[in-house]
Amino acid sequence: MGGPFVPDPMLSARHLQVRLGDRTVLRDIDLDFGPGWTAIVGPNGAGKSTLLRALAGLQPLEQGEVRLDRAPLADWPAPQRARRLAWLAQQGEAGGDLTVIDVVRLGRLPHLGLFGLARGRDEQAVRQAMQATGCTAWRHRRLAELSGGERQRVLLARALAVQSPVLLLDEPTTHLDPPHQVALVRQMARLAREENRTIVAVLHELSLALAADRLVVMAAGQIHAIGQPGDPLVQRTLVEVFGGAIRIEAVPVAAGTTEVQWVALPRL
Ligand SMILES: Nc1ncnc2c1ncn2[C@@H]1O[C@H](COP(=O)(O)OP(=O)(O)OP(=O)(O)O)[C@@H](O)[C@H]1O
Repeated sequence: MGGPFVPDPMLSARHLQVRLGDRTVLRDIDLDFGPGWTAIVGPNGAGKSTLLRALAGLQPLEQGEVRLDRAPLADWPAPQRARRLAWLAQQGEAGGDLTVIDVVRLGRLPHLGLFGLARGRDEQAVRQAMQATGCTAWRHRRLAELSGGERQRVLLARALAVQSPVLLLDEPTTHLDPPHQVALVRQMARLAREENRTIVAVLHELSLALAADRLVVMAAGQIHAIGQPGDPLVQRTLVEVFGGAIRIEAVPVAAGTTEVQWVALPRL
C-alpha cells in the first residue's frame, strides 16, 4: 500500500481538481484505496476535507473522476451507493429531537426494503455499532442533550451501522477522550484487517494517524507523500509540511517488548 495506486481498488480518484471561489484547493490528485485503513494528514487548509468530500461524491469537481468499484460515482443509483460508501462529516449535526438509537438506525436506511421495514439484521447492525462506540447506555437520550464527544460517538455509530465496504471519516476523533480515541483506532484496524473494509480517515491527531496502514500527506492541495507510517521519506515529509513543528519518535508499545509505535511530538 505504498504509492498512489493499489491493485484492485475499491475507490479511485484520477486527476481530481477542485476550485472553491477563485482558489484551486485540490490539484491533480491521483489516489487508489483498497482494503486497509488510510489516514490523510496535513496542515490546516491543505485540502483534506475537500478531498474526502470529493471521494464521497459531495464536492463538484473542476476536473477528474472518482470511481467506486470501478464505476463512476455518478453512475451509481443512490441506495446502492449509500450501501457501499458511508461518510462521517466533520462537525456532524448537533441538534434534532431524535434519540440516539433513532440516529443510529438512520445508518440502516439504505438497506431497508420498499416498505422501510427494519429486519433482524438491521437491528443487529444498530446494536453492534452502538456497542462498538460505547453508546448503548444512552440509546434513549436525545442527540441534542449529549456532550460533543458523546454526540461524535453516536454519529460514528450511525456510519458504522451502514456496514459499508468503504468508510470515509472526516476527523472522527474530534471531541473524543483518549480511551475512545484508542477504541476507534482499534476498531478501524479491526474492520480493515478482519472484514477487508476500505477506511479513509482525515486525522489531526498525528500519533493516531501513525497507527494507520498507510499515510497520505497533503499540503496546499497536493499530495506530498504516500506510504507506510514507518517509511523514513513519509516521516520526513510529514515533519516538513508541518514546518518542523513536530518530531516523530518510535516508542515501545509496552515495557519489555521490542514492538514499537510511532508518536508525533510537538517540538517545543
Ligand atoms: N467556499 C470556499 N471558498 C474559497 N475557499 C474555500 C472555501 N471553502 C474552503 N476553502 C479553502 O479550501 C482550502 C481547503 O480546505 P479544507 O477544508 O479542505 O482543508 P483541510 O485540510 O480539511 O483543513 P483543516 O485541517 O483546517 O480542517 C482551504 O484553504 C480553505 O480556506
